[in-house]
Parts: sequence; structure tokens; C-alpha cells
Amino acid sequence: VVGGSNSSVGEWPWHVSLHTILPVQTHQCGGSIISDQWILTAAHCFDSFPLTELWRVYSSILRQSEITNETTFFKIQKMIVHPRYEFSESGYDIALLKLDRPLNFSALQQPACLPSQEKINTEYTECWVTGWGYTKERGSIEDTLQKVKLPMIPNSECQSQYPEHRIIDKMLCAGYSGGGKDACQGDSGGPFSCKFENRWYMVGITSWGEGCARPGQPGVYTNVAKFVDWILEQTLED
Ligand SMILES: COC(=O)Nc1ccc(-c2nc(CNC(=O)CCc3cc(Cl)ccc3N3C=NNN3)[nH]c2Cl)cc1
Repeated sequence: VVGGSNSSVGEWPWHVSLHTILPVQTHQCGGSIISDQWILTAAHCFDSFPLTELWRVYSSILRQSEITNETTFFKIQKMIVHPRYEFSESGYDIALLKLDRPLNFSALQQPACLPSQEKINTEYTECWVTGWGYTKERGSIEDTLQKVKLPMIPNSECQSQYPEHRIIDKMLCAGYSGGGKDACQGDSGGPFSCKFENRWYMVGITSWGEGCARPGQPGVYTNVAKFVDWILEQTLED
């Protein structure tokens, strides 16, 4: 996250850190708790690491330095990548991870609300992107979870800023026209969370952008409201 600040303990209890263990263990992507056994993240996280055995899910973490060989983690029992995903910039950058066992909700790990289809995104006025990603384009993974507040941008304006892309309605954009605040490498898969009537909603999934925090190059997020039906179909065991 560029232009942000340190989060505090329990501020984003749905935000998890997804690690790969080969060639060395590293934070790879963010994710969000949406139920006691399901994590929502970005499909592109699995482009290079499609095997579930390569991943570890860490919840209730504020600092990456809290993670040691003794830290408990969840394994992935099932990985569901959206069938229409090809690459981030073409959309459908969304995936579901079923944990090997249910997690117990607490102040430090609990779900955010899924948005309703009806609510159009312009009603959200308090939205934040969070993550352990770089704080500048040529940066490194941060120890403390970062947060930055960002305004949403109408898709029409976002489309004009990305003339070589197709900004579809299943994407949403956020950022300042002057740049300076944005997600960055290592933040993808994490939540773009919006507070509405005293509840936090998982409105976006950090997906792509041209560089980090560049003027006129906003961040592009998966528009979660457009996938709620798909999420429910995949996660409600019949
Ligand atoms: C020691 O461990 C490590 O070093 N781990 C580690 C793990 C992962 C990565 C990594 N992850 C990605 C996937 N993309 C993103 O995370 C954000 C994309 C994005 C989204 C928005 Cl909304 C806005 C801008 C950008 N944007 C564009 N350019 N840069 N960012 N790329 C790379 Cl590289 C790098 C290092």
C-alpha cells in the first residue's frame, strides 16, 4: 500500500495473509474471511502456484514477523478459481479457498459482510485498501499491515484513464487523480473494504493497476457485488 499507515490490532480481522512455502516461505497475496471455512481472494495469485499443497493461510496477523515455525496456519482443502478468469486485466479475478478446518471467530479473525447486489458502489463513502504489499513500486513486503482510504471512481472515468483496457462492470476503480495513494505489489487478493451503516463490507478484491499510485492510473478491483451469486453457489454446501 502506497501512502498509507500502520493498521492496529484487530482493525481488519477479515484480512488474511496467504503464503507459499516454495522455494522459500513468503507472503504472496492477501485474502478475506467470508465464513468460518471460506476465504475470498484473487485468481491471479494462483497463476504460478496452482497446487493447494504449496499454500498456508495465516489469520489474526498484524505483523508478518508474528509468523514463525510455531505459528498455526490453515491449509487449503479446495481452491475454486472463477471459470471465466484468464488474467487480472480481463476481469473475473476472483477465487475461493476452502480451509482444511473451520476457523473460530474472534476479535482478531472474523468475516466481513458480502455486499448486496442492489447497492450501487457510489453509496460507499468510506473505503480502505489494506495489505502487506510494497509502499512504492520498487519496494518490499511490509511487516505491519498497511491501510489507506481511497475514493471510488466511476467506471466511465476509470475507462478513460485506461484507454487500452476494457474496464468492465465486474471491476471497480479507486484512487486519487493526483496519485500518491494506492495498492501495490503484494497487496493483491486482499480486501477493498467499505464501512456502511456501521458494518464493513467486502466491496472489492485488489486486482491490478498500471504501476502504483501514479497520477491518473487508479487501482482496479474485482467488483465483489457482481459475484455474490457465484460465491453463494460455490460455498453453500448442498
Ligand atoms: C519476500 O516476499 C515477497 O517479495 N513477496 C511478494 C509477493 C507478491 C508480489 C507481487 N504480487 C503481485 C500481484 N499484484 C499486486 O499485488 C498488486 C497489483 C496492483 C493492484 C492495484 Cl489495485 C493497484 C496497483 C497494482 N500494482 C501494479 N503494479 N504493482 N502493483 N505482483 C508482485 Cl511482484 C511481490 C513480492
